[in-house]
Amino acid sequence: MLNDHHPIPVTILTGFLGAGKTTLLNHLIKQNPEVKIAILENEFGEIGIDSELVTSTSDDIFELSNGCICCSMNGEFGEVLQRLMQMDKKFDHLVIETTGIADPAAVAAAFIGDNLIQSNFRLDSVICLVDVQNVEAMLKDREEGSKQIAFSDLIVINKADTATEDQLQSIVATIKKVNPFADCVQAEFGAQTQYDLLNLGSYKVREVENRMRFVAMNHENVHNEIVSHSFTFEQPFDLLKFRHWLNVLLMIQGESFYRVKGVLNFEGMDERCIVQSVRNNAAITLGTDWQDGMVRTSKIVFIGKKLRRDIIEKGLKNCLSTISFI
Ligand SMILES: Nc1nc2c(ncn2[C@@H]2O[C@H](COP(=O)(O)OP(=O)(O)OP(=O)(O)O)[C@@H](O)[C@H]2O)c(=O)[nH]1
Repeated sequence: MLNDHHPIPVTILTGFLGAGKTTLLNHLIKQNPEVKIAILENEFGEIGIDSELVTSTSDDIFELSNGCICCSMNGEFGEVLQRLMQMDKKFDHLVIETTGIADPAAVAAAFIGDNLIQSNFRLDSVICLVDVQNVEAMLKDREEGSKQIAFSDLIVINKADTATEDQLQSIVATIKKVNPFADCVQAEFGAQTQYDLLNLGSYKVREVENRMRFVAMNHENVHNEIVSHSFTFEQPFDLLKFRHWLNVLLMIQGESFYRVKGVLNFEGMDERCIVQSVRNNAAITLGTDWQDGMVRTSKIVFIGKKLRRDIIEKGLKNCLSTISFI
């Protein structure tokens, strides 16, 4: 077995064709010689070549050659993870490089929804690389590319050497419209010094709580068809009503909701509750305690395609607690 006690952290590396994913991966390997990294490469097409481009001294590279990871979620991908779990060889981190046209949410969903996988692996973050030269055009024309940005936790703006400072700033502003949660960092050939890419902890409760502090609230951002809506409420929510509403919403319209994140105050609970969704799955986990005397403001953000603010707002209001104390 892999590791008896601690689930192996997983980083999903996504980004459109040619953005520099393999280049960044090579940089990561060089930068972290002490970390034994297993790499799952996904090739679109019959002949895998990316694994030959990754300069690793070990043979910890596994390749999925049968099309796109997100199209084979229940097949080959699950089997490869099973094989990894059963291997004697120990490794410290799993990096999954998806094809340029994969939907990272589908890959992430395997780590959120499957109990067996969760006992062996912990999703650390989804990192998206963009190429400064074509990110704006890609956001206009390519839904897959827009989805990758909308879903990711960190956007690495690669090939910064080929852009001016003004161009870089305008790209950051555009990306923030598509995904207000994500941090952005500039990189050259995958190199940057601001973040420890293997330890972003983006799915940890504390990290979500922290990030929500910096997201502009009660806002609507629109970029082409991708919309993000954020809301705050002072009145507590009813846990049962909210869970039911969100589950039904995601079941019916999960394809349009790329990501939901929130820190909510539920009636009768001392802790903040962290809400995260990946595709049709929504998870509600306990966060830190609300401090005595502080205003318990709930914050929640929805990112997706053509999402209607009025409908979401109405749904949320219906989930507010009706208990009132005299
Ligand atoms: N100028 C410049 N070129 C870069 C940079 N990063 C990567 N490249 C080049 O961009 C090309 C594509 O890089 P890859 O790392 O293969 O990109 P990828 O995302 O893995 O590509 P696919 O596997 O086709 O999706 C290569 O020729 C790299 O040398 C950079 O920061 N600046």
